[in-house]
Amino acid sequence: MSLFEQTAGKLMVALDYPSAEQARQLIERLEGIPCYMKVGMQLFYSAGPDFVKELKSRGYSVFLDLKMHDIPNTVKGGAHSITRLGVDMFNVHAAGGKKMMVAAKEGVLDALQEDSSLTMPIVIGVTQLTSTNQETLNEEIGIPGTVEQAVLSYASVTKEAGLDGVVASPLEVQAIKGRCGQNFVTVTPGIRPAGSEKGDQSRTLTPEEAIRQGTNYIVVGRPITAAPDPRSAAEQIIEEMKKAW
Ligand SMILES: O=c1ccn([C@@H]2O[C@H](COP(=O)(O)O)[C@@H](O)[C@H]2O)c(=O)[nH]1
Repeated sequence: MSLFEQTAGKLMVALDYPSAEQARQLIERLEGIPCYMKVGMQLFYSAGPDFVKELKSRGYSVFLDLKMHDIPNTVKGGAHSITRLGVDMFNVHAAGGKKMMVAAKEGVLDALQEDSSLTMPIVIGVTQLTSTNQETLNEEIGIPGTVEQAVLSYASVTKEAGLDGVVASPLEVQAIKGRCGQNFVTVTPGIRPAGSEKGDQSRTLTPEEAIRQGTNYIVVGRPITAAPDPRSAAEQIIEEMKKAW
């Protein structure tokens, strides 16, 4: 089975909480729902590696979303430590460039060589954050061109560096797959079920629309975590995803 087939159309729940205890409460409510757990900065900086290990021991697939962006040697060390946690996926900022991303992969390979019980994580590059739009890119940051062009440049350098895929909005999935191939993994936040609050997200699609674009993973945070009944919100999202399969 190809990487695309193994990963197509999966749900990742963003555990954006200030403490392990609050994250555990959501996890209990989602018991049995097929999803990855995404640990981002807020939870990792408070609950640390132990919480990641706890998720793994409970049998969850884990995406550690720390978006590393530093000099190659530092990122290599970070990737080495992250791989030792046994996560299934982690990311770096594609804006750090090819050498930095190659170094991340080296850190992974070193860890695997030291401990053969570890499995190879999927390593992806963050392109243009889904909270940003055309105005942010051109007027605030001063980068010319369209958001899609920027995303495709980041995706291309990520692929050249030998990583497995990218984080982007679901709006760019088809262009990314067209440029980098079907097997190049897309992880897409910026998911908003019809009628839900966009909040700080700019480039959004519904779960069904995102799956129709051919994305591998959708990332959903507040539409589940801030819902009055998170379990029912997650179930509805999965039902919506199924319509597109
Ligand atoms: O471009 C990006 C990269 C990462 N994220 C992360 O995804 C979730 C989205 O949460 P929502 O509550 O559904 O908006 C969050 O953890 C972000 O850090 C992203 O949104 N965009």
